[in-house]
Amino acid sequence: MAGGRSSRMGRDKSRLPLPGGELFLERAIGLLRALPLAEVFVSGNHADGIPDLIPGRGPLGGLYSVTSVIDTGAVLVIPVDMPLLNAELLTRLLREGESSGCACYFGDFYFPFWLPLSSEVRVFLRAVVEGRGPRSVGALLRHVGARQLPMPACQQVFNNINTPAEYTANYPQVNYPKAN
Ligand SMILES: Nc1nc2c(ncn2[C@@H]2O[C@H](COP(=O)(O)OP(=O)(O)OP(=O)(O)O)[C@@H](O)[C@H]2O)c(=O)[nH]1
Repeated sequence: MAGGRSSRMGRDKSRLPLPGGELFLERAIGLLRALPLAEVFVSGNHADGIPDLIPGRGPLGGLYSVTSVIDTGAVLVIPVDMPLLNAELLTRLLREGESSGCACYFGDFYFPFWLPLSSEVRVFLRAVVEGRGPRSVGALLRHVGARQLPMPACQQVFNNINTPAEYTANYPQVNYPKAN
């Protein structure tokens, strides 16, 4: 997931550099490519990305758009702004997901998640883009009975980067880039 407004950051989060120069988006793509997945897709307005069919509907709007153009039975969804996500955690999600899917659960945040694309999921996503239903990832996962893996509050991995202050606190050695 690399769309949205990045309004708190004030610039496209996915193009922020990590120490060493790799961008958040490149890190996320590399992580997924190292897993036994059929294909990797980027949701959002990027080169080779899949733009939202109806912008402004949040991550589930992005997921609707991706699943409208790809033919797959299930998706593993990660946010671009959690650069410390690792293959071990994602492999655990894939392993522990049952027929209804599985999500890391941290506070009121449900990311990353693995989800079979049942007709129930597709109906829910359609309602999101048509403005008829709740947009939150948690609401979808509860609706389909996805397994929730509570993550300990101290787990740094879930420290997502939403603001310039969070970026500079996590990466003091990198100058905060001024423009996209
Ligand atoms: N495709 C798509 N992805 C989104 C959208 N909104 C958020 N995301 C992604 O979902 C994840 C969580 O995003 P948030 O931090 O909640 O929202 P944001 O729009 O990125 O940032 P804020 O405007 O500061 O809330 C990130 O990976 C975003 O790139 C959207 O409308 N479309």
